[in-house]
Amino acid sequence: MPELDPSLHAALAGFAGHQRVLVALDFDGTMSPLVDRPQDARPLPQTAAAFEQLAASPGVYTAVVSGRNLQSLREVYPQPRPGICIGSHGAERLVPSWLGANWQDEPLTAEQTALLGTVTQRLEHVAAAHENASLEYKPSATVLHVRQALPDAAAKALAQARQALADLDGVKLLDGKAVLEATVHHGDKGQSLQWLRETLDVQAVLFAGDDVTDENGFRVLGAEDVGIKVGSGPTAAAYSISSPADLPDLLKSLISMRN
Ligand SMILES: O=P(O)(O)OC[C@H]1O[C@H](O[C@H]2O[C@H](CO)[C@@H](O)[C@H](O)[C@H]2O)[C@H](O)[C@@H](O)[C@@H]1O
Repeated sequence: MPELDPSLHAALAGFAGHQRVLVALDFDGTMSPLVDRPQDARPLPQTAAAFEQLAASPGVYTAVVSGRNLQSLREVYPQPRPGICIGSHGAERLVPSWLGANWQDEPLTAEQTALLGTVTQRLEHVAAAHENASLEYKPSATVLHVRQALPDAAAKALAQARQALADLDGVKLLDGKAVLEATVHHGDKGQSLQWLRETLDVQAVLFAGDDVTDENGFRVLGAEDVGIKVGSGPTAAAYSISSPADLPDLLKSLISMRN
């Protein structure tokens, strides 16, 4: 197993020493390498296997905390998956029944549903005007994808989408990797992690993610927690790894530290 960065290794050892912990992973760009088409993403087999093994350690809870909607997450992350899956950046939560009593997804109000309809209509115009731009539909958001467009067209499509939605109150725009997501839901990954921390009553949280929206997760972490940015770029996470390919060894180190 390759050596982990010494400071990350020390942080993991401290984390592993707690009785009850939560290990939460983002999906795209973290468990799965980024790919052109969202439907083609899959978790790296070694990551999925180590995550499953970790879930069997006494006192360890595991969760996927994803920007994807839950239906799409189920399609790209075959079983076995963690029992706790947070989708749509926190708008949807799939949790075991013993935890479910503490949470119910809030249905959209009639106003939010109408607003999402307007957002989608406007983004459909933008996507239709740019070659290789496409849309992804979520229960509370619509996402413009430009990964397959040429750089110039991608930049134009994103700018046009921002402009098209600028006058809509109640719509939050989320930047991501070659995407712009317009959501009418106002939760985020940080709120979801805090909810899990309290509900599971864990003493420490490890969260790994690669994208802009994962920063909300890193920002709620404290001294006992471990935040790991996957890839380069500015981040509130204290630690980083280079790519999703580094995650299996990190999880395996944690497994051996817990045993
Ligand atoms: O929070 P995550 O689980 O990382 O989800 C964030 C977004 O991931 C997906 O888009 C990203 O991955 C795609 C597949 O690799 C890639 O084609 C796209 O360019 C990336 O932005 C997903 O489609 C979005 O809905 C998620 O919000």
